[in-house]
Amino acid sequence: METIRITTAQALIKFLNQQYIEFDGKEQKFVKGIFTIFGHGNVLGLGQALEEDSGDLEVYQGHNEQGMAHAAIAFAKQKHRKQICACTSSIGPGAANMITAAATATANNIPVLLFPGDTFATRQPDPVLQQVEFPHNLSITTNDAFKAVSKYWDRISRPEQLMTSMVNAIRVLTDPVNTGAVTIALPQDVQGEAYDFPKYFFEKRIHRIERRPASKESIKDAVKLIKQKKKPLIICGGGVRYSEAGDSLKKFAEKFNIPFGETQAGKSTIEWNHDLNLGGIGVTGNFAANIIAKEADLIIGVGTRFTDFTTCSKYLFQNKDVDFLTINVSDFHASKLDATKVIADAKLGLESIYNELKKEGYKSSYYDEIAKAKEDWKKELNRLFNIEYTGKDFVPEISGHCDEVLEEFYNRFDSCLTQTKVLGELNNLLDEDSIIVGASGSLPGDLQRVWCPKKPNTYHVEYGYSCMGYEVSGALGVKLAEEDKEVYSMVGDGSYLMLHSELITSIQEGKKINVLLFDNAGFGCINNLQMSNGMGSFGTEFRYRDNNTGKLDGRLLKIDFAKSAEGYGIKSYTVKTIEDLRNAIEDSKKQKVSTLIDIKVLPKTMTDVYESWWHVGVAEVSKSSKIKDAYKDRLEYLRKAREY
Ligand SMILES: Cc1ncc(C[n+]2csc(CCOP(=O)(O)OP(=O)(O)O)c2C)c(N)n1
Ligand SMILES: O=C1C[C@@H](O)[C@H](O)[C@@H](O)C1=O
Ligand SMILES: [Mg+2]
Repeated sequence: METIRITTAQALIKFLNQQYIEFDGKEQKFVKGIFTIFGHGNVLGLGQALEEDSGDLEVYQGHNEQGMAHAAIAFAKQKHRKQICACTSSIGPGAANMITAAATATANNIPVLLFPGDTFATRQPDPVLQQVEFPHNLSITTNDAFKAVSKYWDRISRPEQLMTSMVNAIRVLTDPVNTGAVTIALPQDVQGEAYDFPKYFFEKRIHRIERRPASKESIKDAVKLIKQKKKPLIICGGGVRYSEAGDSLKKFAEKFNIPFGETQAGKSTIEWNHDLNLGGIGVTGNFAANIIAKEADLIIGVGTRFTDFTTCSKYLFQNKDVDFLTINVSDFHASKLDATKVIADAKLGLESIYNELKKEGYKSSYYDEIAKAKEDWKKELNRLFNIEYTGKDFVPEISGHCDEVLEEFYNRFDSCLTQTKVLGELNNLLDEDSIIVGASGSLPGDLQRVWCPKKPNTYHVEYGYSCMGYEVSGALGVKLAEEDKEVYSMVGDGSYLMLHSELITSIQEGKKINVLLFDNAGFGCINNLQMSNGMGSFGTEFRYRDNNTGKLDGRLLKIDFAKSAEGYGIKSYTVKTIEDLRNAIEDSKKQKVSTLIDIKVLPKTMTDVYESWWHVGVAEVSKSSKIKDAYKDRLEYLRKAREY
């Protein structure tokens, strides 16, 4: 047997370079690059291997481990899971910083490959710097904390373990049903240990992502069910995008006259103004999708996990005869809501049902309800895009909470822009093929409702984990995936403050991203949530501590985000009027470096809900009558929702 004597880390890099994906007959490298933040836990092992020979892997320098891993996730999501990036951190805090990102990947079914450094396998220097000691079990390290949020986890305690471990790591990363975070913990000493690896471990490997066909029986069941129904509604989930099944879904919808709503992950599969596209559905859905969903007698969920946001905590579907049909590669997700299930790749599943249903001459019984719902929603969009602050008498979209704050904000920030008007303008100002990136706060809700994608795959919102800090890091990952497009991070002030370290990476790499920062001086959506459930404004506005009250109820914090970004070398703008916004966007398009547009938007001027409910944990007992009322409301909605 021919062998090569190299270190564990060198073998790992050599192996990663030999992994390829084949999908629908097209072949490409699977691992584009690796994000690194070096410390003693990885620099002399993996760092040395990368310095000596990284092969075709691009080596990026991350600036926060969570941020760099979020960039890697966004890259894979934008590539529809056909190409990934790896990430390596030091041990202890560097590793722990990646745990949130691992969870983000796993919640969203997006592949990411993580290599946290680990304590010495020999235990000779224990406790090594940054080791947490557990006297009852010396084998536990920080990296065990990844187990709860990884789809595959391993620790390489001997060099030869690398071989079976990596074969299985790639198996999971390329499996559409089980993909997510793969964590391979690498003890510091083992990374540098040499072994005679067999040459066959480094042969080129092509991993075919196979489309799972549906069984004949399940197609029969699906056709039988659809034929009994008059008003079916499709929910287009992320699985449709990852399966690249947009055209099949369109054809299916058109042939049988079935409208469709979009989840956050499914949005922009098909252009927003398609006659049957009702737009965002669920808690953050719009009027058209939710009103049709309420009456639908069949919900056809394609590639969706049916999260609480999609189903309005299982309250949305109010037709007493409603049934569920699911098309999903995952039996787990397909089995939700007692559905009739077609366990299959989205494209094949849709096409198989299409072929059989066509023979039956099926058409839904919608008359003008779809067109009418869409027309009504367009009128509402037009209203939202034209909301102007009118002074003291102004009633914001989220009214009756702390209306007086709007005037205070105006006086302090000299801006009376409403968030919905800004989004309306941006819909027109950004080029059609630009990609927007979002994740948390009030923006995902607004975007799912009012963003109008004109081109496929231009809407990238991570809402499986809704992780603050993803927006800027994610924009970098998307840019690495689609270098010739303008990429816009849509981020709230709270999330931007939490994490934007990879903005520096974008400068360093010369990969231009644009940050559209919506500064409303607070955790706006949580303020809305607490106040619409009976609480006061508590701990969610960004205010100074007042010396008299001892509380955080002083003046609003005024942060010059543009100035701060300028210090990083970002081209930045402050926006207080629509004219400022137009000028800033126009100028930003001419820039080669990353840009930041600090948009001061009035609190409470984001969109409100439409025909939806979200089940949240309102207190059962309180001295406040408002909380008592909110609790009563909760029970009333709950009575109308499915139990599971
Ligand atoms: C890492 C993380 N921590 C906490 C939360 C809970 N959370 C969701 S939105 C939000 C506030 C977001 O504020 P901002 O980014 O300013 O957006 P706004 O709602 O004001 O538009 C918080 C704290 C989260 N989603 N992610
Ligand atoms: O708790 C949350 C509430 C949602 O409105 C928000 O979009 C999300 O980021 C979140 O974490
Ligand atoms: Mg905010």
